[in-house]
Amino acid sequence: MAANSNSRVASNHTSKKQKVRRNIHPFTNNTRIKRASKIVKFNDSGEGDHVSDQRSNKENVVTYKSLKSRASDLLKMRETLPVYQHKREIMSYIESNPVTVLIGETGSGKSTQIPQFVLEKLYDTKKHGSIAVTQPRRVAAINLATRVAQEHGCKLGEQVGYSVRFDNTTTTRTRLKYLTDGMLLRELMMNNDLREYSVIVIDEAHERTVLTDLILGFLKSLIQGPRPDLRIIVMSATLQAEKFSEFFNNAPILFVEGRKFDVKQYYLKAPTDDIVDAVIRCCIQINQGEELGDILCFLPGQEEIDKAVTIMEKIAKYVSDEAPVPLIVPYPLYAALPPVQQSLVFAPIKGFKRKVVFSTNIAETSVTISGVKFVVDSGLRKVKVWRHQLGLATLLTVPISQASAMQRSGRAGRESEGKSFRLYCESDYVKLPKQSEPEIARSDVTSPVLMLKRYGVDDLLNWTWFENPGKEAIVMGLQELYELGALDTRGKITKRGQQMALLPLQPHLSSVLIKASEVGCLSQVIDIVSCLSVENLLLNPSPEERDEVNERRLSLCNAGKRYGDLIMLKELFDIYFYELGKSQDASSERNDWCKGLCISIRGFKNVIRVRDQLRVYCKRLFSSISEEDEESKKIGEDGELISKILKCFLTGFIKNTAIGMPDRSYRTVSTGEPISIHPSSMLFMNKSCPGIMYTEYVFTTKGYARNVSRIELSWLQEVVTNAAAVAKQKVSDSK
Ligand SMILES: Nc1ncnc2c1ncn2[C@@H]1O[C@H](COP(=O)(O)OP(=O)(O)OP(=O)(O)O)[C@@H](O)[C@H]1O
Repeated sequence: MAANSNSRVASNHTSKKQKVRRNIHPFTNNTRIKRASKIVKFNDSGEGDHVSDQRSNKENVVTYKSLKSRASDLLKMRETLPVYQHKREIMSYIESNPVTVLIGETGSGKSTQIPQFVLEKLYDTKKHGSIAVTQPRRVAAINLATRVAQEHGCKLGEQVGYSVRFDNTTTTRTRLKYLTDGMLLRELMMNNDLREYSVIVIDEAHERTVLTDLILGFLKSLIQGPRPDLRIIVMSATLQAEKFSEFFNNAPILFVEGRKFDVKQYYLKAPTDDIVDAVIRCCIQINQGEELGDILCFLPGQEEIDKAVTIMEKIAKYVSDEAPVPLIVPYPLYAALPPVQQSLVFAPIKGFKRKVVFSTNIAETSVTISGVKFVVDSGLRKVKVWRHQLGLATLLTVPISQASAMQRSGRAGRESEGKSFRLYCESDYVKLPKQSEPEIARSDVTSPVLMLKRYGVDDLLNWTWFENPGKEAIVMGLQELYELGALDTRGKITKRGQQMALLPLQPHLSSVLIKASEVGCLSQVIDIVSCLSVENLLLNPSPEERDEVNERRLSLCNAGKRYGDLIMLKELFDIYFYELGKSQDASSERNDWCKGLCISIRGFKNVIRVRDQLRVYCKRLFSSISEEDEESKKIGEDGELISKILKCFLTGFIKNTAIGMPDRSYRTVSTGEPISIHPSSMLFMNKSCPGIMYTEYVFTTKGYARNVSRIELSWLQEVVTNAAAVAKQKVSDSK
């Protein structure tokens, strides 16, 4: 077979499949639990080099032996994967082509095996350089690195590691690194041509996230420019192969056919209205009628997941008392959960129990949850749609694509045959779009444009976009960045823009931090930005509790009552951070406090994590950081300080402002449209603000401002005049 033409890797699919089934079927649930409990033990001992450094040599030898023996056990399973059986052919393509597009079914072994083949080759040929494998989501990067380290027989952070935002296990010894595409882009920003890597694997390319698309564009410009030696592998589950191939000058496409285990599909006879209820019912039905095995349910968002977990917690015991069925143990899984909580879903469950994981689409690709035999698919997902003209994002629940449905089903049938219950009719499935629309087509491109500018790209319209977002979107992004002071009048990136590109935040929030570092309130602003970076920190109380909870929040936040939600967040943070948790019983004191105010307990833990990281970033970035700012600060009720903080936010959110009208309604400054304060805001009852600034806009029956702060109209003038003065200064500097 010619190594540079499109080809189909032949596979004697049926016989292999049968053989595989014979091998795997004897894994009863007991076996699974035993195998999986080994994994947990392994994880525990594998965390962090400092632990192993303190061990005696003897212990190290024992650990080394057990790692290797586990790896050799896993090798038997690896050898049965379709991808493994075509190892030689695949490698010959990869070696003889700068770019290879590899298409394979879910579970065929792409994400775990291909990078290991390449690693072996690097060892064999004694070549330098390492391998980066990008993933759209952090959960997948962590899950894969953990698994591959086991298969490779090493501890995480040795030869195999991962790097995701706020968590990096790699060391100088790491040769195979799983990382989110955001992290690879950061590396591109810091070290323009990725010299450290000799091979880059773009996994789950079909997901077409903005960041994956950007990476593809950067890689093309790298291989056409300073890195002709770089090898690229684009991996995808289905379709789109031609598009990837054409983009990389007709790179060869390899199809690896065959999956290890079948997944049987079931559809509803009639559609359902209440998706949470339908998912719960389906789980109960599986629990009553199917063999032991865990369930993975896909719901659109956090709200539905929390609801499902709460219901399941209430009914599980009752259901298992009624009949001799396994006890259901529910787990949530979504991006806003702290990593420790996310990792719980991967731990095996012991006894006569069934794990039910309720997840968003973060578990849709690349993730293997050991033990899952059943998938329940709501057929829905949440997407953020950006409206360029309005400069606003709206969160919508929409049907998934057929490709997503296939990915979701593919999460069952990874260790044995599985079943997938689709909670929609088959006639509706065939009407679903084949692929999800690329994210870049519906997103704000301010951040990508800033990255390109930081990378030194001048002609944005003609850059090597994998999917050009269009002139209108690019121009809007440029304008936005100019207004934030990231670009000068000639479109060149400014020093402020450089700093913004290096902060792990959206440009608007980065510009707020930079302003705060200039005017001396960085410490307080970091705390507020950290709270804003954690989704659903303040939970929505039930309608019966709403007044009481609001009353309690108001009674604690004197300044927030007057100035609004941003200041309230800081006041709550101060209580949580400085006042609670000093006693012996710190954690239960904090938990009770959070519960009473309807605040997410894990949310505040996340805030502290993000805050620590932001403080490190800021320290590195701002040479002018004052000593005052190095200490953390409470906010108090100092009106002058509060105005200063809010003005910093105005520099990033000047477009998200509205002016109070005589009839006490508000109209936005940018378009004059009416807007109302959302009932969740501290300022909902306060009818007398001259102006408001908000960090979020939601449209339900009408436009609502969320996270609202009171502003004086004179501040608007002040911020705009200052921005104009800075721009003028830059022009005269550059002449
Ligand atoms: N964490 C894990 N625990 C148990 N088995 C695993 C784990 N990760 C992978 N496997 C096994 O390895 C197989 C291949 O996984 P891999 O992620 O490489 O497949 P893939 O082709 O990339 O699929 P997908 O694109 O659907 O993620 C799985 O089907 C499963 O049998």
